[in-house]
Amino acid sequence: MPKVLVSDTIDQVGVDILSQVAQVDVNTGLSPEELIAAIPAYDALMIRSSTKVTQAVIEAGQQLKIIGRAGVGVDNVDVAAATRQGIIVVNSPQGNTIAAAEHALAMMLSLSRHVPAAAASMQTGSWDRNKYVGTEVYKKTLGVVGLGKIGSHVATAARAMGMKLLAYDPFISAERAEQLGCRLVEMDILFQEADYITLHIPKTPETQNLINATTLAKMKPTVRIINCARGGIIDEVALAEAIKAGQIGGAALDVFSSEPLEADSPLRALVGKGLVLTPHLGASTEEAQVNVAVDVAEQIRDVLLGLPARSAVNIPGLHPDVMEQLRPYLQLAEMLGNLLSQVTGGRIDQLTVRLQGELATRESQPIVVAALKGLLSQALRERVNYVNAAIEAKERGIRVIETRDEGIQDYTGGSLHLTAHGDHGEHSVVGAVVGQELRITSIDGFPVNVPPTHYMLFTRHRDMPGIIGKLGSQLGSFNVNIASMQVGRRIVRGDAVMVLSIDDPLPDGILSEITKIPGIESAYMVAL
Ligand SMILES: NC(=O)c1ccc[n+]([C@@H]2O[C@H](COP(=O)([O-])OP(=O)(O)OC[C@H]3O[C@@H](n4cnc5c(N)ncnc54)[C@H](O)[C@@H]3O)[C@@H](O)[C@H]2O)c1
Ligand SMILES: O=C(O)[C@H](O)COP(=O)(O)O
Repeated sequence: MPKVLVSDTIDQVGVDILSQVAQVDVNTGLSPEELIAAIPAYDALMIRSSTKVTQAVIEAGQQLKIIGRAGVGVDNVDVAAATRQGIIVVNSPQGNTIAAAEHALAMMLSLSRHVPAAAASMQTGSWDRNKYVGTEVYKKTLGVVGLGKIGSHVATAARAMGMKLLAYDPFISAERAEQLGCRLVEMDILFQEADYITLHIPKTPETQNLINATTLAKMKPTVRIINCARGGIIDEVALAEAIKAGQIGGAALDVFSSEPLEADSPLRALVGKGLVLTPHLGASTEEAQVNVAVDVAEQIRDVLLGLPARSAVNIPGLHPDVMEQLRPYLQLAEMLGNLLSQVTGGRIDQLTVRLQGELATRESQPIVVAALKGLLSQALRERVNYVNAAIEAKERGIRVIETRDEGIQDYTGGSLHLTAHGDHGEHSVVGAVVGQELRITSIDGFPVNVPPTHYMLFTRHRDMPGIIGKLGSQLGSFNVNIASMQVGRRIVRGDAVMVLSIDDPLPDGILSEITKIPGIESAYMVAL
């Protein structure tokens, strides 16, 4: 039974789903060293934002097939290292959208009406109605930085409260912004005109310290900034200075550049003095935690059962129905890639993938990846998979060319033509799916029609009388049993290929004996 480690607190419903197919160990609060020591035993890891899945953790996780992030942000996972190692990383892109958006709105209103400080003052017996006079958000301008899922929901709710909306997001259209009632503007305009600024962007090299001393200086002296996105998007030192100096109206932070926030962080001293802080609670609603736990546990379960994941961040997502239709063609592409690498032999520097007939109308990327997986499987064995095949090919300098030809109508459903160029020249294979069965339909331009089998013997020879008999006797003398045999030729008594399915691997020394048969130029075994 596979084993899953759950190293952050998730809803029990997620554990129950995982338990259908795996042994589940919930072990939260592990130190980095403890995680590295534990991870080799596990096939899957399920986390939230607390566990840091570093390169060292990934390298130690030699059995890992999938890392599931029960939430949105995967910045605590070294996704590049996971991809290199062929580990799928999945998340829950929408499970906590509403929770995070509502938290941002709660933070904005808390800031405006001093709710946290006023509530805390009640605990100390005071009744100070003058100290906590607030401001209304009605008719104020809200600048939304990042108009994705959370930003859009915040914009919709803020509009309903009568706010005017500006948005900055270089990746969305003005039409989409307009639909949400937002005026799409340049970032500097947003900084200059907004009364409230709310951040809903990922942390990337471009967004790191986006709010800093320079950008703070462009803002209104009354501006209030809300960050429920990611720590590190705001330069915390510059923010604290600006609040202390009265340069801005205040800020509300749910996320920090280092989490948990240090007990002696200078930010804590400003709580109640223009700063509202919460301990990364954006996704912490009962509803969101059920959503993300179900979403991610189901994906881990599916991957452990050999099924595709719906929200993988490091492989192209495909709708399950599309995946089901493509499945035989993925198997075909992988088989042909594997066959081609053995037909070609040696180093390959270029693979051309041609989708023919009806196949040319299908989604091509998974087919190309499957062909690469097959092509590299001789060299990398089980180390290559759908996640890392494209990267491994690139790192080996294999150029991939993809072409389509709808005009070739050779098989119902279409056919796949792979050509490799390498140290030993150019070779090609073609295949199709006939009924539900895979067929090899051409080798180096010679037409054949054979189902792939585990062990196959291929020859290049002159088409002439007696050659098949001699080869059969030779194999018989080495006790090799032939299951089927087929000759492919373009012209009578010209060059030809022979394809034999054999029951066992060829014994040592037999290939050199076969090539001594007059008319046989070359012979090689293929294991599929
Ligand atoms: N506090 C929490 O608990 C919590 C909960 C959920 C999500 N989050 C965080 O909220 C953020 C947004 O999540 P989402 O689900 O809305 O993501 P999303 O992908 O739907 O939206 C992000 C938006 O940011 C835009 N963007 C990217 N780079 C940008 C840039 N340099 N400038 C401006 N816009 C840019 C994108 O175009 C996109 O529209 C993420 O960082 C996520 O990790 C935090
Ligand atoms: O990116 C996210 O989904 C949020 O930051 C939530 O993080 P959490 O799962 O640790 O609450």
